[in-house]
Amino acid sequence: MFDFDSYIRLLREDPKTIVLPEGTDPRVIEAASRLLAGNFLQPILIGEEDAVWEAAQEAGYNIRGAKILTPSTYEKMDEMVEQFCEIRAKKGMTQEKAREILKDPNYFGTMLIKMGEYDSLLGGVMHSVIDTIKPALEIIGTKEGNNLVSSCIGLVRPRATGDSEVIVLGDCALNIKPTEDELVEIAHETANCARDFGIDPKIAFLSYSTHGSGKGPDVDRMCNAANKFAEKYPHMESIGEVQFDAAVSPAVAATKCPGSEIAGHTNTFIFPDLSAGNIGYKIARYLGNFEAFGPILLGLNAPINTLSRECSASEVYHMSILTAAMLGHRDHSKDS
Ligand SMILES: CC(C)(COP(=O)(O)OP(=O)(O)OC[C@H]1O[C@@H](n2cnc3c(N)ncnc32)[C@H](O)[C@@H]1OP(=O)(O)O)[C@@H](O)C(=O)NCCC(=O)NCCS
Ligand SMILES: CC(=O)OP(=O)(O)O
Repeated sequence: MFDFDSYIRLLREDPKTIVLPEGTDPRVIEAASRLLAGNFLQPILIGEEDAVWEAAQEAGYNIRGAKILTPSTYEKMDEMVEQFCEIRAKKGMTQEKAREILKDPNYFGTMLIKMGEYDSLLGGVMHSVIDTIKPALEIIGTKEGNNLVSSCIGLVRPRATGDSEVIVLGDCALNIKPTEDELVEIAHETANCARDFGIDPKIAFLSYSTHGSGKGPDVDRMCNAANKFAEKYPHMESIGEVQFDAAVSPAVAATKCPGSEIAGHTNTFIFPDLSAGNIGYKIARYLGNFEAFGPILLGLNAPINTLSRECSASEVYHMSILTAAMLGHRDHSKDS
């Protein structure tokens, strides 16, 4: 089950750094203050130095010990501009344009990761997901063996028994209408992330149809994706296309897909498109009393994540740790 303390233990054994590009946001400051007090993950705050200290004072949090970086005074800016121009040469990047773009804390922060100055990055607190994701796509790109970057959300809530209920949902933030093959990749990556959350993934390819009960191109797309996935990963437990009720309720599953061992018991949900995924996770978060971790970027070649602008300081704190520990220390040999 989801064991947050294990991530903190990992970071104590092998300390990491995390870049927080929105250094003046009070939630980022609160999270940074907690990280500094814990002494296991060094936050790097981006912003004008005076503005960050002022924001910390206003928010009432002690961030002594935090490193603050400002694009306009960064000592390695010439080197950064050079590297950024090389990376974006195919798009005709000039030094002048690069200097302008790198004033943006998300581009600046992402380049710090690319240059190997720091280990991980978490954004999306003040900026939209697109603002955080675009620099990552343009500068970092897809990791070897993957065809696309996608995302998932981990949702966690306490159970009466004292442990946590964990479900993982993909893609809720990035790919607007994934193809069948993209859905297969999203499901595979989301399932690997579910393992990182400590659950044994049981994957449902969601639809408004269960095994042909409904018709339409979106039903066909989910059905074909589910079949392709099952063929490619026969050792992984999956079902689809399936409606959400049959995916999570054993009683409904008994009627809608009798004979399936995992229907009614799935915990890793693959949505047909971004509208469904984004709306779905927010319904769970706001009406289902879940804490949200993510969007966690999947298939990206560096530990960079984003949040929703309505995240809490606690989510910034927890996601900082997850980003640095879970992705930064991930044992990819467990991926299957
Ligand atoms: C993410 C998103 C902005 C990318 O849009 P896009 O129009 O493809 O962007 P661009 O064409 O400018 O692509 C930028 C780069 O990212 C790459 N890219 C885009 N999507 C990618 C993906 N899913 N995986 C890997 N690379 C991707 C492109 O190939 C391009 O690379 P290049 O510039 O080196 O050639 C777009 O998919 C989007 O708007 N998604 C919805 C995000 C959203 O609104 N979320 C809701 C709230 S969470
Ligand atoms: C993930 C997401 O929906 O982000 P935001 O709420 O910032 O749009």
